[in-house]
This record gives sequence, structure tokens and C-alpha cells, in this order.
Amino acid sequence: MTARPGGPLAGRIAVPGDKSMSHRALMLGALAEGETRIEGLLEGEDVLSTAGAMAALGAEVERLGDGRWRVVGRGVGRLAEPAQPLDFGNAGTGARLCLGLIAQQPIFAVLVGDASLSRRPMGRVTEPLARIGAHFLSRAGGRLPLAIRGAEQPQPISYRLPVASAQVKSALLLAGLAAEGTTEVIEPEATRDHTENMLRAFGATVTVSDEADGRHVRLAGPARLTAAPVTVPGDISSAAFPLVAALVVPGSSVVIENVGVNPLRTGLLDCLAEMGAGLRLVNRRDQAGEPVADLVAEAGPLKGIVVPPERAPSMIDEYPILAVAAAFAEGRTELRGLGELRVKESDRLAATARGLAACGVAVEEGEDWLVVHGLGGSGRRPAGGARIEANLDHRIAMAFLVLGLAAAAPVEVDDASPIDTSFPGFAALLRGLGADLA
Ligand SMILES: O=C(O)C1=C[C@@H](OP(=O)(O)O)[C@@H](O)[C@H](O)C1
Ligand SMILES: C=C(OP(=O)(O)O)C(=O)O
Repeated sequence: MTARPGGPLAGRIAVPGDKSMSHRALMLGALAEGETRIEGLLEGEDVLSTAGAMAALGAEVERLGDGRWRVVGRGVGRLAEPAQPLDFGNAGTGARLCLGLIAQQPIFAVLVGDASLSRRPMGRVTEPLARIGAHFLSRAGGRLPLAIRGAEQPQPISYRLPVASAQVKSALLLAGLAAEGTTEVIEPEATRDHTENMLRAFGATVTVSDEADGRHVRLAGPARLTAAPVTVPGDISSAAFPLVAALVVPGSSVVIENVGVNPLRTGLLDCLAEMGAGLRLVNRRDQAGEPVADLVAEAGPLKGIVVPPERAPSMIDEYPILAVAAAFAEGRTELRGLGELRVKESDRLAATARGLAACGVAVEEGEDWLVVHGLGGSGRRPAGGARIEANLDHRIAMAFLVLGLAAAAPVEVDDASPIDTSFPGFAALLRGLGADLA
């Protein structure tokens, strides 16, 4: 797919449902007693893999159409043994959270994924889940394909996260639903709390306390979950792409409606505000326990900033597109605390640095940091004119297509198909705003 520089972007759009919440809605639906109705589910490949896995584990999962789904659950600790390997495709969240689900009962399952997911570390969840009582066999380094046998009698554990990861936290809380006693996860830095919020909505007792050594999340087990309706807002991690496009394509003015703005997800908005972006949140409201707003974006000059490492968990998937915004800003932007980017769908730190350099932007890359020397203010813009390898990484593909919309010359992405994992309809939506993407 190629993005060509062109005229201003204008219009009102809505982006697909939040991926994190969509995975969790299907999983909690599968564990709950009764029928869960979901509205606004992301129908991207990652989430469809989770829907398939929940059906293979014995839940009744039905698509009613247009983001509306129903799930009839089996109850905590009552999932069925799947007859075939569970294929999670490109989805780290799906695979890791599902290991927590399977750990609840003594069933056997094999997890497989695509080439990207098969490179990603699973030891971060299998190691604590083994303490809960599950057993694992995997490729070297804890990689997929991986076999799990769930626990005979899950044990409650207290676990301090060695890396800031909502996926690890969530896998442990899900496993802990079937344990007798309190499962505790201590996070040195708060990560997205959709699992905690949704577990409460399904009737579990989850408490959170900020203590000197971090955020303690405690779940009372064993828990029974009762089906509850879920309304999924638009995904801020998807909205990030048309948002930055609107800020960097001169003359643009775009509204993105109904975006989830949970404060543990909005680090990108803080950065863009500090850069001086023409960005406003309007029509703020609460929807099923999660804050939602419309984002109003207008193109204008941006300036370089220093992004502190403690902001990373609240914008972990947004660094590639923030780095693109930084390329159009005046002066240097320093991004710190990026170690986790190396173990995403691709090594996003290396891919971002390589792609920006190929597009004529000066960058410096360290083990866990990146400095982008922006071209704004000099009357220049990134040259573009490059072909970017997506390496099965949707966010790298989308970030460089956005760069191409405002560069001096077109940017081509070798394989745009991974975009369907999180943002089906990305190109059509941007074309609707006037972007030249083909
Ligand atoms: O819990 C989640 O839904 C997610 C957590 C993050 O991963 P980590 O937990 O590995 O940081 C994020 O990168 C991913 O896209 C979704
Ligand atoms: C890292 C991501 O997802 P996952 O870990 O679920 O593959 C992402 O969507 O950017």
C-alpha cells in the first residue's frame, strides 16, 4: 500500500472498538454464568482469534452483526478441553490472557500463532502461572507453539510484575478467579485497568490500593462471574493514526467520535498537548464504567518534547506514531523507557528508527530510547520516498502510511495486511477524510 502526500484531511469519523476491551469482553463472557451481550466489539483478526478460542473452550459465541455479539459462558473453572490447537494469529493479548483462563482447570491445550507471535516471549506469563499450579512445555525461550495443562487446584499467589504489563497482570487475575484466597498482583507502574473494571462489572471483588512499593491489585477467589452487558468504545490506539494524520497534514480538521479515554491509556494525548497540538476533547461522558470523548484535531505547528519513561505504560502502543508526529515537529523529541517496544509484533524501536531514517529524518537509537530530530520549523518536512517493511506489525504499517500522507514524496508499505488485526477499514476511513492511500 502507498500513501501519497495530498490536500487537507477533513470530516468526522469513528474508529473500531477497543482491542483490549474486546478480548476481555469475550473472555469474561466465556467464564460468566448467563448470556453476555457485547456492543461495539472490534471485529479485527486478533479479536476474532479470541472469539474462536472461546468457542473451542466450550462457550457459545455468536456474531449478531455490526459489532454486536452474544456469549453464553460456562462458569469459572469449567472450560472444556479444546480438541485442536488454539490459533491466536498475531495476538499477544489473546494468547497471554487465554493462558490465564486455561490455567483455571486441569485441561490440556496447545497454543500456536503466526511468525510474529511465535517470536514473542511467553515466559513472563508461564512462570507465574506455573506458581499457580499450571504446567507448560514450549519452544526454547518460552515461545509458541506452547502446551499447557491447567492446575488441578489453582493456588492464590502474590506476584510483583518484573515488567509493566497489563497482559501479565490480567493473565494472573483471570487464573486467580478459580483459586481459593486472595490473588495479588503488584505493579510498580499502573498499566491499563480494563480487566479490573470489567471483572467488577461481572461481579468479582477486585480492590486496588496505591502503596509505597506500587499499585496492589487484589482479587478475592474463588469468584463467580455473572453475565453483564459490555459496550466497547472506540480504540484510542487506533484513533492515534487519523489523529496524528490530521495534526501533520497542513490545513486538516478532523473529529474522531466516541473514543475511550481511560486515563491509563491517554499518554499520547498528554504528549501531543505538550507538543502544542491543536487537540481538544469534547463531549466527555461515561459509558459502562469507562470514560469516553470525541477528539477534535486541527493541523498546526508542533514542537519537540521529552517523554518521560513513566509515561510508557499509558501509551505503549503509540510510540511509533508519536515518533512520526515528532518528525514533523520543531526540534528534538526524546522518548525514554522504550524497552518493551522490542518485544511487540516486531522490534518497534528498531523499526521506527529504521523507517524514519529511510524517510530522511535524523534519529538516534539506544537500547531503550529514541531521539527524533524533527524537521518542522525549518520549513521542511520528512522526505519520504521509502519502502517500509511492516514485518507483520500493524502499528509500524499504519505509522509510516500516516508519515507518507504529509511527506515530500510517497511512502510505500510492503505488506499492509496486518492492519486488519487491529484496525479493519483503516485505509477506507482515511480515504473518506481525503487521504490518498492505495
Ligand atoms: O492488556 C492489553 O490489552 C495490552 C497490553 C499491552 O501489552 P503488554 O501487557 O505486553 O505491555 C499492549 O501493548 C497491548 O497492545 C494490549
Ligand atoms: C502490542 C499489541 O498487541 P498484542 O500484544 O495483543 O499483539 C498492539 O496491538 O500494538
